[in-house]
Amino acid sequence: MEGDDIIEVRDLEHLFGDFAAVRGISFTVRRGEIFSFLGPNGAGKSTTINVLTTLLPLQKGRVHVAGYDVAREAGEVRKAIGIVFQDDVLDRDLTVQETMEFHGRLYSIPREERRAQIDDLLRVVELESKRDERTKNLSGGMKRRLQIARGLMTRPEVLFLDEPTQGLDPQTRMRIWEYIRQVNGAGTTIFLTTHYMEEADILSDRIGIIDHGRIVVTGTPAELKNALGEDVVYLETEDDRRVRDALSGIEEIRSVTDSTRGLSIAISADGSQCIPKIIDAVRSAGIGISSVNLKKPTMDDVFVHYTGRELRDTGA
Ligand SMILES: Nc1ncnc2c1ncn2[C@@H]1O[C@H](COP(=O)(O)OP(=O)(O)OP(=O)(O)O)[C@@H](O)[C@H]1O
Repeated sequence: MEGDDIIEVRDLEHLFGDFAAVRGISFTVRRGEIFSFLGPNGAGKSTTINVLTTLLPLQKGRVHVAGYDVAREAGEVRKAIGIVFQDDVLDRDLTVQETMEFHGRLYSIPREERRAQIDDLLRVVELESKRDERTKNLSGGMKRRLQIARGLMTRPEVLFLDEPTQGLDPQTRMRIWEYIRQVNGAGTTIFLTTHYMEEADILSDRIGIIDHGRIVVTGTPAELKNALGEDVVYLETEDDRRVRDALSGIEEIRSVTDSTRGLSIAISADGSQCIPKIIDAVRSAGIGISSVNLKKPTMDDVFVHYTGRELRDTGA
């Protein structure tokens, strides 16, 4: 493993019959970061995550998680990771406390440590008052919080979260984001998949996008958005016609078109750095400005750019 990469994937391929679900992907996740794995339905996310968590056997390529080889040291990998998957089920008839106890015993965590861990984690996910509630009586958001707490029982080095906020209301999603940040702040690396672009943008240190079994791009949210080079400045003035002439000397301007929000000026560089030039040019021509707005590309724009498709938001 190079440097401080906690996950290292090299030339990973995975076939189902003669169908290649994953076609030779390579990427790394650094220790301590939140990494989001995005892709349209059927892109190969689950297949990849299943190989990384040893739920599927490694067919071809090299995968290290927490310093262990998933093919030769699957047991060690399992001890180093926590998993919160979509189709995880909670035993409906167990209470919150019992759910945690059971999981702790499954992993042979000594009694004292188990108790302390449970107290600690239920505090983090704010489920202390629900300790004796049966899980069937919890709301969707509480169930998800309990699953996250359970996934953390073993103090994993890496926590895999598959669609952690799928189907939850906006407030609950934001709460879950806070827990994820808290857990990450305490030193756990997070590998997550999501269908919510805003979630990936807000939470991630880095993002990888997979499509048709291939990684199409990786980078920080800011890098990915800036690389599109599609900043747009909206400008409202007292004389839009004359503005076009006034702007003709600014190199970074790719096009000027009319829009409902005034002139729409497409910028080939960082729009925020171009705004002062635009304002200077328009003012020098003696034209009054009534408003200036900058629109940066969003993660949605990035996703559509690289996959040619809009991610189906199946959350509701
Ligand atoms: N057990 C299997 N047998 C045959 N084909 C499979 C199997 N599992 C997955 N596939 C196929 O492999 C491809 C990748 O599937 P995968 O579940 O990894 O995608 P995904 O990116 O997780 O999609 P989603 O967002 O819908 O969960 C799909 O075309 C899928 O139909």
